[in-house]
This record gives sequence, structure tokens and C-alpha cells, in this order.
Amino acid sequence: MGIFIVLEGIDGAGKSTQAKLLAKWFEKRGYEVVLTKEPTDTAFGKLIRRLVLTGGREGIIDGAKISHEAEALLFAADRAEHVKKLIEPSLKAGKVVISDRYFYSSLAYQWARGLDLEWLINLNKFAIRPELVILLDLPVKESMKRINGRKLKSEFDKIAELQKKVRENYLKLVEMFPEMKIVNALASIEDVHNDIVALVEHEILSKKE
Ligand SMILES: Nc1ncnc2c1ncn2[C@@H]1O[C@H](COP(=O)(O)OP(=O)(O)O)[C@@H](O)[C@H]1O
Ligand SMILES: Cc1cn([C@H]2C[C@H](O)[C@@H](COP(=O)(O)OP(=O)(O)O)O2)c(=O)[nH]c1=O
Repeated sequence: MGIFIVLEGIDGAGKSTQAKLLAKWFEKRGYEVVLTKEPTDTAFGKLIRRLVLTGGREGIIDGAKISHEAEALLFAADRAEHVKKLIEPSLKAGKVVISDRYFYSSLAYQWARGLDLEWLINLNKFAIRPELVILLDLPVKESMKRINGRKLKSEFDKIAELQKKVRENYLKLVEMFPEMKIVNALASIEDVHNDIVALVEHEILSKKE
């Protein structure tokens, strides 16, 4: 069996930056690495980007936003394909799988949208648990500085409010999922990388030897 690691955190926390660095770290040590993300680049992920992430203004009758329940189901459908077609086969082949977001994102974000946490946990029960989930934690103010320019100014305050709730949710999830470990994402890219490597060595590699 391979090694399954997930990076989580609010938008702009540094997940994709750190996922790439961690993939390189493993490759240098001779591991075969699959670097992946959610929402995926498959037809399901594309549907999510069109219906959810654009505010659902295209492709929906009357231009209404899709319900939060439908949103959660779409993320779960995308994840089911991800798990069955990519993650499980890669782990069986002994590879290191690093995913930028996984079901913890559904718990943190869709819970912040008002859905019931137990319902979300049950919906995602099919998703195999990773050995390690790195939660890149930082204040919303800092993450917004990093992604400023990615979003319209008029959306800024609304986004910041949701991100605050999402950050709090992630910190609550750490109490429920022992595989989740917090890393201070305010530090430099290099320091954050070193903290992640230390966790990988302590939580995974030392236990496999
Ligand atoms: N530790 C860091 N300190 C300062 N800027 C960072 C740090 N890590 C990432 N960034 C920058 O912040 C932005 C968001 O990073 P990114 O990795 O895309 O975050 P995410 O994938 O979590 O949305 C990018 O412009 C990136 O270069
Ligand atoms: C995987 C997942 C993502 N999301 C959200 C988190 C992000 O705001 C968005 C992903 O958008 P994307 O642009 O792919 O990533 P990012 O903004 O992190 O660079 O989807 C959920 O609400 N639920 C989920 O289950």
C-alpha cells in the first residue's frame, strides 16, 4: 500500500504551493507520486466549477443558485470518482497520493453553508481516510491579502465572512479527526514546507520502518 496525504485550509492558505513542494520532496527520495486535487479536472469537477463556483448563473433554469444540498452531492459525486478511479488504484500500486483538498473541505465549507455536519460525514463515508491531513491554518485577513485580485472587490467582504466560518470549522474538525494536524501557514514557504516534512516523517515514515 502507498501513502495518502491531504492538504486542507481556506482559499489562499498555500495548499497548492505546498502540495507541489511535498511531491518534489517524495520524488527526490525515489517515490512515485500522484499529485491531485478536488474539485477534480474530470467532467464532474467541471460541472461543479460551472454550477457552484460561478454562483450557478449558467445552465440552471431561472438563473437560480443550486441548493446547498445539491452542491454537497456534486462534490461527493466528484469525490467518489476521484477515490475509485485514481486514489485507490494509485495506493494499491504503492504510490504516494497527495491531494489538494478532500472530504474535509466538504465538511468545513458545506457545514459553513448551514448543512448538518452528521449528514455531511455520512454522505462522505465511502471516502477512504488518509494517513495524514495537513491543515494549513492562517488568519483570513492574511489569506485574503494573498488572493486579492483573484476575486472581485464587491465580493470581498462576503467571501471574508464565509472564510472565517470555514477556518473555525476546520479547527473544530481537528478535534474530531485525529489524522488532522495543524501547521502555521503564516510562516515563509520554506518554513511551512519544513514543518510539513517533519510531520510526514513523524506521523508516517517513522511508523512504516
Ligand atoms: N507561506 C507563504 N507566504 C506568503 N505567500 C505565500 C505563502 N504560500 C503561498 N503563498 C502565495 O499565496 C498565494 C496563494 O497560494 P496557493 O498555494 O495558491 O494557496 P491555495 O492553494 O491554498 O489557494 C500564491 O500567490 C502563493 O504564491
Ligand atoms: C472539495 C471542495 C471544495 N469546496 C470549495 C473550496 C473552494 O472555495 C473551491 C475550490 O475552488 P478552486 O478554485 O478549485 O480552489 P482554490 O480556491 O482553493 O484555489 O471549492 C467546497 O466547498 N467543498 C468541497 O468539497
